[in-house]
Amino acid sequence: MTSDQLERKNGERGRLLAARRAVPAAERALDAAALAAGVLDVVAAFGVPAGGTVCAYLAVGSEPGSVELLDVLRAAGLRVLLPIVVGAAPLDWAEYTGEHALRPGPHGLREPTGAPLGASALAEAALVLVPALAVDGRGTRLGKGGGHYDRSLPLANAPLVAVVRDAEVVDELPAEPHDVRMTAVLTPTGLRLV
Ligand SMILES: Nc1nc2c(c(=O)[nH]1)N(C=O)[C@@H](CNc1ccc(C(=O)N[C@@H](CCC(=O)O)C(=O)O)cc1)CN2
Ligand SMILES: Nc1ncnc2c1ncn2[C@@H]1O[C@H](COP(=O)(O)OP(=O)(O)OP(=O)(O)O)[C@@H](O)[C@H]1O
Repeated sequence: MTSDQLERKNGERGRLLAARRAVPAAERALDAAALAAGVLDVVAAFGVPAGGTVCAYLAVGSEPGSVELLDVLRAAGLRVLLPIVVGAAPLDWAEYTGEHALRPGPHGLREPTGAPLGASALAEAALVLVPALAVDGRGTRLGKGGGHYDRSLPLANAPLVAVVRDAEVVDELPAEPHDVRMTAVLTPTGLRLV
């Protein structure tokens, strides 16, 4: 990618992060509740089987999402896996068994304390919920810039659903050859295919 494109991507990231940080706490809480309420629609829409595996993420900082969303999935009998950062290698995964079984990870993240299952555990998922700063109408995703999901998602065999605020579904994002396209987007107002 040219330095112009990189500058554009980083500019977009900065704007999106600043907008997220400006969202008042009350609105953030409403968004989190709406996402937790909507996540089982996503499970149903993509036919995740009973007891199936969902790879999800634990929201950090101003990200949309919550522990409650993970607990809704678990209460529905699904197996929930969370990512573990392993440097520049594809993400590792471990089961989420409740908020009590989390420990601090890099970047302010909390990671599951259970046994690491290996990067290939992503291939067992019937649904993947992907953190993003924004998604465009073609399914191009803009992440935090570590390339963690771009390196990991080629191992998945499931619908990839980015979770963002409504204002973060945008017209067009810069796309690169390594970018893996999303199947759909979950926002506080519901699920849409892209
Ligand atoms: N929830 C979540 N988990 C994820 C990702 C993500 O984007 N979101 N990642 C996607 O690839 C990987 C980790 N990458 C990350 C990169 C940067 C930051 C980050 O900017 N953290 C803030 C602290 C947030 C806070 O405490 O307010 C920071 O370091 O300033 C987080 C995760 C794997 N797990
Ligand atoms: N499949 C890959 N293999 C090796 N390097 C990669 C791969 N995908 C992305 N990268 C590298 O990772 C860096 C960040 O990529 P990108 O800007 O697409 O991250 P992102 O999708 O925003 O981040 P994340 O996935 O962590 O949320 C880039 O330097 C890119 O070259």
